[in-house]
Amino acid sequence: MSSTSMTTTPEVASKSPSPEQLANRYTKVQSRDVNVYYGEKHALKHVDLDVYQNEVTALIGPSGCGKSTFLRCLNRMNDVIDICRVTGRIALDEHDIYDPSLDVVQLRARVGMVFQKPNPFPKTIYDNIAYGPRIHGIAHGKAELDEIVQKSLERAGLWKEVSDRLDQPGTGLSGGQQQRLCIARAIAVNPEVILMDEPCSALDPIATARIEELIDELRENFTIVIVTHSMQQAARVSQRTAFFHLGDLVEVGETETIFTNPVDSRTQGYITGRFG
Ligand SMILES: Nc1ncnc2c1ncn2[C@@H]1O[C@H](COP(=O)(O)OP(=O)(O)OP(=O)(O)O)[C@@H](O)[C@H]1O
Repeated sequence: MSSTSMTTTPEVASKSPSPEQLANRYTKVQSRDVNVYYGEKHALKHVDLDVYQNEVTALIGPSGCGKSTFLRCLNRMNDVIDICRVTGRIALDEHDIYDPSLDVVQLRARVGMVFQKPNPFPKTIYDNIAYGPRIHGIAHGKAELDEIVQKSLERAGLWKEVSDRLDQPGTGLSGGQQQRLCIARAIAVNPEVILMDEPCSALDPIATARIEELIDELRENFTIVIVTHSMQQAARVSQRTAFFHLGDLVEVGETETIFTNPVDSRTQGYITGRFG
């Protein structure tokens, strides 16, 4: 069902943090007064958002509201867009990621990304996973690299399906398997944060369900920020939800609260399908 045809709010199925987890929340990523401009266009306005460790934060909102722009700020993917200018402060573990002395390659190893369309390298399954550890010098020797490849595929729930064909091209897998391969590739360099930009939009419902389960498993070890057009998906996988509209972060809070008792009328309008 498309968001525009929805008239009821989605059911929240994600596991809410326990009172103890709430009390011990650690801010992994913090944005303060973040503005993004594409040339003259003010695409994101004064965004203050805390992303908590080992939780899934969903970014939702109508098309063009700035969700992907914000996500890309978190590992400086916007740096590659010439007309893009970012102001304000984004900190990872309290360190400013826009500090000129920061090594962007290292940042992107710490803050990995999974894209909308599965994009395996035109290499074998093994080499898709081994590529990152090799360039970052993470593995010392073949045995260690083999172990990283196996562990990453296991954590992405793909090992059993591909263990007997690691030398086959990654592009020969199904769409859902390719996306899990991309998740395994992101995991292989030991990131702390994984950014996901509509990771299921090219997948069928069964492959989507598998990725959603995986996201829930991965949050034990990683901090996840996911952009999704599906409010049902946000409700299923996230602990916190941030609603964007026309470049403003309108509201952020516990997913359950955002979907059952939002404060702002724009959030209410969006989650009940009055606009999208
Ligand atoms: N590379 C770019 N150059 C110019 N404008 C851009 C660029 N990328 C995004 N924008 C503009 O910035 C605004 C926010 O775009 P963004 O892609 O972040 O929104 P979004 O909420 O992720 O949208 P969607 O859900 O459609 O993917 C839009 O008005 C968009 O046209």
